[in-house]
Amino acid sequence: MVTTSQVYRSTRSSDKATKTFEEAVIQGLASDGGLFIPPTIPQVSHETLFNKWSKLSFQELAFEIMRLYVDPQEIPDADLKELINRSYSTFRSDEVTPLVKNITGDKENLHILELFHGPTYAFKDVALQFVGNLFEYFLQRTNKDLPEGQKKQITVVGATSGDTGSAAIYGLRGKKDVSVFILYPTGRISPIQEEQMTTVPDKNVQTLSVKGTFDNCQDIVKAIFGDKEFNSKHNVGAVNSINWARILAQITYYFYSYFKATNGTEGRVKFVVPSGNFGDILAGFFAKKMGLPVEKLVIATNENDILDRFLKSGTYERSDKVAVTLSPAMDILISSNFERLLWFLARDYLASNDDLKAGKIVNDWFQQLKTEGKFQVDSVAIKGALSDFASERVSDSETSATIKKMYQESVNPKKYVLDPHTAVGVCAAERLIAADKDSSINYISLSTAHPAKFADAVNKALSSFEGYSFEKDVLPAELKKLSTLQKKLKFVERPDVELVKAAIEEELAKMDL
Ligand SMILES: Cc1ncc(COP(=O)(O)O)c(C=O)c1O
Ligand SMILES: N[C@@H](CCOP(=O)(O)O)C(=O)O
Repeated sequence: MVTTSQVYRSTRSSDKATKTFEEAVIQGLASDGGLFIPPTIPQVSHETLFNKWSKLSFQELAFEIMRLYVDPQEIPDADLKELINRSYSTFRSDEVTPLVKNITGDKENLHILELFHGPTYAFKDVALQFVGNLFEYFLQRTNKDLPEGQKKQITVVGATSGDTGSAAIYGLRGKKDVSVFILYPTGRISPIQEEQMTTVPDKNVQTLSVKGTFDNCQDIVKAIFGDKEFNSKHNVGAVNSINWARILAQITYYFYSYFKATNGTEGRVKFVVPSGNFGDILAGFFAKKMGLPVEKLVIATNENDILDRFLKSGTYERSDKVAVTLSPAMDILISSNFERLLWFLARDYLASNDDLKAGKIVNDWFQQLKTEGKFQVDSVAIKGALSDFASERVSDSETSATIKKMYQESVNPKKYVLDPHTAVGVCAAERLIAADKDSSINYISLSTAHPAKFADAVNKALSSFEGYSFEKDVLPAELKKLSTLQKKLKFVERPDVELVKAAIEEELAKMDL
């Protein structure tokens, strides 16, 4: 029988109706502009956690977690296992997301969770390898008995500040009946990120370089989802973390790394997560609410600090201008996924546990954000948020200093090179370590990208060290060869939804899928 954690509803809906997992994944964004959430978070007992789950491989753990959120009638056990195993067979590490323990020796308990061992060297692969296979699975099933010409095709439209784009492209390249359009802000992603996206020759892939910011691209994607005519003509699909399947697939590594850090027993753990769109840390929130005894989830932001300001003031307020930082994938004004957390805060603290009332509250907040550029959340809900979260804001100079410090002081392994996003997290973790002064706490800092993707920031911090060589010590051969390949991209001269729609239709016609 389907459980209440296996059905989905929109964060903005006051309607009783729910969706299946497949509907939530294929639709991506709800028609009222909200995001899909499972209103009930499944609970895992202490006994299951520490006597069973702590002994599982990454893939086995992923299965146990996903099973709780996906009705077996929708995806039977054998199929789900096959999807998971296939998705993680492309990773360079058998552990999928290995934990580098005690990077600075055993006095700090600082552990780095390396999430970048997938095909595009970023944490997004953990979810997008799975999401790509999931789209294919659902489409094959839908299309099985349909004649050619009537088969359903999905047009994936995504926005990227650098990493989602290539991970989505690598997750979906060559897949039948799916085309992929990725919008990125011209000149605001690193050269390697651009090469990763634009050198994929598959005919179902097209990048759109948009003159504007990441938020412009994200707004255009949301507007396209809200365009009923375009959407029903092209079946628009989402690969951004607005798609619930992205969050689902990321929950696994919170459990997996917790067990690695504590050797499978219950221990004191704080996770520190470099945050932008709030997708990664939201997966940690689900893990915590499922029963993983995490002490705190620490949001680490760069100078684009809407999340840090919110936790400190209770006001969710869009800044006027995005700051260009050394951690560009987090140069985001509005954290789209934060809406999911707001729904749980509204439901648990302001709506007496009523799902429908929570939808109304969230809807009102987002209408206010649209008209007034901000909204205020009651202090009871903020107090609730602070029982799970803390936040730290990290400047560019601190990011650079942290890359240097880790290179000089890491002992296990020595000369460890951080990417600038990971450095934002590590800087925040070191602040906590200094403030807590408590050697019983484990700090797991999420490493969200390989340093080779951000040559400028890494070289700026490390080029003065004798013997340091980016080419020799940092850059994998696989990424080195990208610069020799032919690029395929289309410029969009203004961040304008009509221009983007026209570009998509023009390219779709050429793809002839
Ligand atoms: C390298 C890197 N680190 C951190 C983040 C922030 O993650 P999230 O947007 O899930 O908060 C991103 C972008 O999403 C990223 O690409
Ligand atoms: N930092 C991201 C921005 C998009 O975030 P998403 O997690 O919602 O896809 C990127 O690298 O593209």
